[in-house]
Amino acid sequence: MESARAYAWKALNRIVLEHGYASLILRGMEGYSREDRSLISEIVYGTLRNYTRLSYQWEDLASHVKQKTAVLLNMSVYQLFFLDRIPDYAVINEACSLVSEKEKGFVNAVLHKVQKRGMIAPEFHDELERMAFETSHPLWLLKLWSAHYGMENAVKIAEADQQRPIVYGRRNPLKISREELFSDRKVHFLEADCFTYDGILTETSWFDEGKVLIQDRASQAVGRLLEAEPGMCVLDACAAPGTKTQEIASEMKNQGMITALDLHEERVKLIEQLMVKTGVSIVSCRAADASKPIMGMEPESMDRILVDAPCSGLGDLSHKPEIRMHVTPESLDELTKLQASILENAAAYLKKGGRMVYSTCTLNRKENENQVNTFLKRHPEFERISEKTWFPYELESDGFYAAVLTKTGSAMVK
Ligand SMILES: C[S@@+](CC[C@H](N)C(=O)[O-])C[C@H]1O[C@@H](n2cnc3c(N)ncnc32)[C@H](O)[C@@H]1O
Repeated sequence: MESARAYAWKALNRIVLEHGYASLILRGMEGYSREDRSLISEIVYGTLRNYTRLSYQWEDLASHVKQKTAVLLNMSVYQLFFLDRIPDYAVINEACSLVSEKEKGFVNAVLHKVQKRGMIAPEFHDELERMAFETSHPLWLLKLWSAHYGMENAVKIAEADQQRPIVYGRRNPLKISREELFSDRKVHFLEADCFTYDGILTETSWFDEGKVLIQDRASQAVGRLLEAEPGMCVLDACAAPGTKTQEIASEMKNQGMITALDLHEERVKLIEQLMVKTGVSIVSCRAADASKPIMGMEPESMDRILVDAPCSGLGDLSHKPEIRMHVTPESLDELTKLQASILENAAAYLKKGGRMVYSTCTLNRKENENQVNTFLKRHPEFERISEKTWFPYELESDGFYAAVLTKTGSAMVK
């Protein structure tokens, strides 16, 4: 088996150069010891969270560097400056051992120079520029957040993105009682069924048996906004992998009916598996495009609708630091049309007096407030009950947006 650092380098190459997803690629490290897995994760996520700042440390010392070698230099600089547990000589030796004979001298010389001169930074003209550099966010993104949410919030969001995310658990009330779970001293109750755990939750029998789920704290709060009750008919329009579907089914005490859709067949399987594992029997899942009429569903037949829309994911940059490397101002707008069509289509199935939640895990007004405002202009029969943005620093969780809407009248024929 290759060394942990060799594995980390390969993983980073796939993420940085082939636009892979870190969480998916790191699933392949199962054969490694717990210590090695932790080192690989630390190196991969730490390097991604600091990528542009790391490149700045050596770019003036070298030109025409091969792409994979650049990735290796960045991951080595991360270990030199951010990880105390590995001696500098070991980091440099290991980096040299990973490259071809021809490149060894070059990598060795660059890393020694970087180590000797210590961390460097360019001159900054303002606070946002400094923050963009120190947190390796694109400057345009910090400017966008500053324009949307104010300068102070923009800075706090970027700082929060640099933190290692906290793992939140959610009790599955269908399988374990509050008393049984929360009496365990390793479990720290937060609110509703949300908790943190001293240890690795995915290695517990509770997790294996579907008694607890991993779900971000703000995501849990979004699920609760639907206020689903036993016996109701619910549409979950963009449901995979089904974490919120499960939360809704739990609120409904597994009584009633949930239709869970997702565009991708293989992702619908994830919903099915989660429902079986967690003891939910009221969900009917299928692969369908939620922006198009839903076969077999009567208009105005749903008590509750959740549109947890596909989005640019800017609230999730701590879990998915690679997004900030690949996102562009143009790509931000790619999903707004689809979000609008899903909302438009789903709305037709809500009963009068019913409740619909539109949510995203992004921090971008175009996909959030503006999307809902435009919808409400087109649909005077809907009213906004509430609207909230969770910034990542507030609950130490992902950033989310949710608007709660209700249908007060019948749709007008245009
Ligand atoms: C934010 S995720 C949903 C997360 C899910 N609600 C949960 O909490 O587990 C958005 C989902 O929308 C799906 N999706 C994308 N386009 C869609 C479409 N046109 N119709 C239905 N689902 C779609 C994606 O495959 C993705 O699984």
